[in-house]
Amino acid sequence: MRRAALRLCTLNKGLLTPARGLTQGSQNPEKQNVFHILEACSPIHVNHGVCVRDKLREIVGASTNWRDHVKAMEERKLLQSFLAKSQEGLPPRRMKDSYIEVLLPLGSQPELREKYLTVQNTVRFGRILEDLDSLGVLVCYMHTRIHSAKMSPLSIVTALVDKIDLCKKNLSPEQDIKFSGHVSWVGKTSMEVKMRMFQLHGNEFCPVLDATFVMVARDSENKGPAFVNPLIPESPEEEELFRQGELNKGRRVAFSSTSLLKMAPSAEERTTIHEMFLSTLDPKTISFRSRILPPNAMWMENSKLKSLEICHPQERNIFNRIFGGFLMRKAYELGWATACNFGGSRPFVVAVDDIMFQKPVEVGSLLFLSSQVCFTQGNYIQVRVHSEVASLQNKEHTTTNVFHFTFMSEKEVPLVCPRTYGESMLYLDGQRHFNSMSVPVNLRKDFLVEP
Ligand SMILES: CCCCCCCCCC(=O)SCCNC(=O)CCNC(=O)[C@H](O)C(C)(C)COP(=O)(O)OP(=O)(O)OC[C@H]1O[C@@H](n2cnc3c(N)ncnc32)[C@H](O)[C@@H]1OP(=O)(O)O
Repeated sequence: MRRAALRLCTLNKGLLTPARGLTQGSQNPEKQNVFHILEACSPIHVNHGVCVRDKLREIVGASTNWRDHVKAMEERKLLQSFLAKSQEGLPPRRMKDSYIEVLLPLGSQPELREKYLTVQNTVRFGRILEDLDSLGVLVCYMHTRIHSAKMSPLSIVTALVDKIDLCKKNLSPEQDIKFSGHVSWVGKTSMEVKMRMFQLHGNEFCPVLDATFVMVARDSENKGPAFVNPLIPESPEEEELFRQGELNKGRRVAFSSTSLLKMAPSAEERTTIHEMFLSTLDPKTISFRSRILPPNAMWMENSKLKSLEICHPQERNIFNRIFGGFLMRKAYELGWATACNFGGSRPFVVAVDDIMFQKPVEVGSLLFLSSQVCFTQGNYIQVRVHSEVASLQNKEHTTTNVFHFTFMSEKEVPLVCPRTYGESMLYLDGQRHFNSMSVPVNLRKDFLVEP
């Protein structure tokens, strides 16, 4: 493991610091051993947030200037011959082969802090989403690397942010942050990546969040699928992680096959919607059409916020499409503003789940983001952000992503009331996402993670 970490680190031009143990303060005993084995690894240093991205550009031979991007992609075509014809033709890898740590030295580099800072002196969660996305891709390149080749023939893209759960810890912009990640499951062309984030608290790095992403390998030109190396679990803990990855795949299939876009709501859900509908009928009239808001409630349509982004070349990823992390940051920040506007106080993000990257976003697209509160309970606000693109030439809109964020407000929030059948489905979908949150956290003063 140390060998793998050092090889990676030598490419980082000596920006190394001594390792600090990751098991300290670890909250998940199942994962502890995996991280324990690997704790001696030295982290990559992030210098002004570019180091992981520089490494990725180097691995795929991406251009640093937009004017060279066509030439860089032409050169990548030559790598096509390095692609495996079958998965069996690729050497198996261990979880520790892909394990990496990255240090974000917010504490020791004040100039880096500006990029991560909110006005309330906390860390911008949108920036963390970007870092997780880049790290997840780098982890997959570690899993699939060909030792004899300088560049990878694979184009690895983010397909899904399965889950991000935040622990009860505040994020200070004045303390170093450390990320770690490794591949935890593979299919034929897809890889599940588990990542964790820690923040220095006194002398120890304490866990802040756990994330699970799914990345998909594509050919050199990002036009078709490509095989990835098999993964061999080496200990009972790793076998459990692998088994969990298999279960996660099954759970995703089940969740999607019962989607409200395909199937009617359950009997219990239908009752919920009918009771909500009855609670909005005006008792003074005998009509299904005169609707009034119940006390302490808001119509769902009035919770909406929208924004538009022009997708400039600056926001491109290493494959000359728009960077998934950028899309997440923009969606998250709009979602946060929606929750803030709705709840009337500063909300804190608790969970992110099921962000599916359905279609790549082309450079030059117009990106339309539309955000609304779709479910509330107590202090919790479930926000859904829908993104669609249109090219400048073609006015047709295509959905690229749907984002789900769970926020917690400092005070109890109003009920959100669907008025139409479509909104009722959004409400139920929001409720399903809310119920899938694994660790509901209690509001604490030190639980501060903001845009
Ligand atoms: C400045 C920044 C520099 C640093 C950048 C770092 C790189 C950052 C990476 C990115 O930014 S990527 C940009 C965001 N992501 C995208 O634009 C992806 C858009 N979506 C797609 O291109 C396609 O939907 C995708 C390639 C993900 C899937 O295409 P298909 O639906 O045709 O896939 P297919 O049916 O062939 O399935 C291929 C594999 O993906 C799996 N898969 C597809 N969608 C999935 C999903 N939603 N969840 C889980 N797995 C999924 C599927 O199960 C299968 O796995 P196995 O081969 O292992 O069986």
